[in-house]
Amino acid sequence: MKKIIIGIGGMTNGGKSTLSRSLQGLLPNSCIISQDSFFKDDSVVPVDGLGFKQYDMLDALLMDKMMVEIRSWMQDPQRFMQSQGLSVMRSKSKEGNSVFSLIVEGFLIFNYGPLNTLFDKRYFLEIPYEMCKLRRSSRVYVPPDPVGYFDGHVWPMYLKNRKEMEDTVQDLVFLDGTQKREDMLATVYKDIQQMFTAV
Ligand SMILES: Nc1ncnc2c1ncn2[C@@H]1O[C@H](COP(=O)(O)OP(=O)(O)OP(=O)(O)O)[C@@H](O)[C@H]1O
Ligand SMILES: NC(=O)c1ccc[n+]([C@@H]2O[C@H](CO)[C@@H](O)[C@H]2O)c1
Repeated sequence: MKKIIIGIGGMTNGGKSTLSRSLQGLLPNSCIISQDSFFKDDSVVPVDGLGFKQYDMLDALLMDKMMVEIRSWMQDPQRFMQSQGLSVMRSKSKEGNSVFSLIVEGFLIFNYGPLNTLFDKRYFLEIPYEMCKLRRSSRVYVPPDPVGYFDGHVWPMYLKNRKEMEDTVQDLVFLDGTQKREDMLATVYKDIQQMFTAV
């Protein structure tokens, strides 16, 4: 059995969840683990000097818990998929191996060393500042963004986290998140299929 772990990182509202879901639809025996499911409870997320909750940093996430879930997939992808209610299909690579893929998506997946080392492929979705601010303004998080949150917390933290990532991570494939959904999916799918034929 071959196991492939694909990282779909990128800035907030870059289109990570959208791309991940479409990719899962195309890849047999694939499933998604989403970093957004591992935020700490609001009551323990600290506030900065401006009164903004510090959500856009690794400290706001239960990364140990996320790693437990990822290791559970690594140990037995088939059992993991069944536990998620996903049906397992018989799929074989050219050499006759069955292939299981895990898509890990999130805004800080490459900034966490123990997770970053696990990826076979690393994609990073980026969009311009104005588009990011616009897309974010129509999203409602729990808790919702307070007035001034994007410029006061989200964007400055993105710049900081991105620099840290670029200083430490190699082999990132940057994707232009302004592309049409279908075009981006086609590019990534083709790229991943090449990986499949290599296993
Ligand atoms: N290629 C695209 N072109 C236009 N709009 C897109 C594209 N991909 C995603 N969107 C839209 O952008 C918004 C954000 O997409 P999505 O939820 O996939 O981003 P995300 O990176 O997972 O966000 P976050 O992790 O910050 O919650 C959604 O409204 C989605 O429909
Ligand atoms: N609990 C959540 O999911 C949550 C709460 C508040 C803010 N966020 C935002 O999610 C984005 C990552 O997808 C970050 O930019 C957070 O600000 C998420």
